[in-house]
Amino acid sequence: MNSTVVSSPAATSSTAPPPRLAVEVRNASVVYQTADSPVHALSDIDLNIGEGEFVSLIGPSGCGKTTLMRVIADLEKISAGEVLVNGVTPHDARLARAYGYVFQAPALFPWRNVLANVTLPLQIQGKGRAEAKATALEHLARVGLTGFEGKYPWQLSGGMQQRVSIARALSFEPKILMMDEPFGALDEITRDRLNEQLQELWQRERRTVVFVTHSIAEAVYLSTKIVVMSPRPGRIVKVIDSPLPNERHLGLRDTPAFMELAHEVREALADGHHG
Ligand SMILES: Nc1ncnc2c1ncn2[C@@H]1O[C@H](COP(=O)(O)OP(=O)(O)OP(=O)(O)O)[C@@H](O)[C@H]1O
Repeated sequence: MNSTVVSSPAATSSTAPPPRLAVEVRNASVVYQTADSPVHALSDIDLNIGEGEFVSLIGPSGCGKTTLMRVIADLEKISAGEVLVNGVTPHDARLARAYGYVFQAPALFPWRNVLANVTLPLQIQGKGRAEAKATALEHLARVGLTGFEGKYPWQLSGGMQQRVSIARALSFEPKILMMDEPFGALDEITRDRLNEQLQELWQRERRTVVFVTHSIAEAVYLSTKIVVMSPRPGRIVKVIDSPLPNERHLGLRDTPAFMELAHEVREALADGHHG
């Protein structure tokens, strides 16, 4: 398929100007030192993520998806290679508050209500009470949670809690949203709905998103670029630039184009296993 580009820094169309790079990973490797023996988690990773792209990392359990995300977010150090985020080191990008995080478990404070969960990081950042509240309310509205400000996390469904996490992550307008299997623990219908809402949010804001998932359907539905990884030591098997239109709805999943792309991802995953 002509839309498929094997991992290469020049993975952009020749006609459109390449987008500015949000993330550049060059020959990056991560080796964890453990008591028994070193664990080679990532090997020779090369990856470019353009500003405004929605990039999914997909691969078998333990292949290093989370490690790659943590490397980009300055939560893990590389053992070799180079990583730049918005042209600076991940450390400097973190100091510039480039990242927002959403993890698999919502990680909300159970003793704070929804509003107080979202205002907390804003207040830590030094925003006044009124400004933090206004910002939080605005972001809760963006994820469809107006009216739930006074509820406590335990009064919300898992999907709603995850939407609070997304509102909190977006509340300080990070350049890059890092999402590590955010919907992995949810039932399929809730997951579908959140996929649709996340897609709409991305359409409106075109923020750079790095998204870890085990679901081929989720990766294909959401992404502009799908990064397929091999079992440990994690390598990039294939980078697929999505040929699907940017405007997406769940019905897209029944189209031949969607199924073809899902098939391509599945094949790449299988190649990674056997390669
Ligand atoms: N702090 C650590 N010390 C030692 N080994 C680690 C550490 N963190 C991760 N690993 C190992 O590195 C490898 C990659 O882990 P990572 O969590 O990045 O994989 P993953 O693809 O995100 O897995 P999953 O899909 O199961 O969440 C795994 O074998 C894991 O056991």
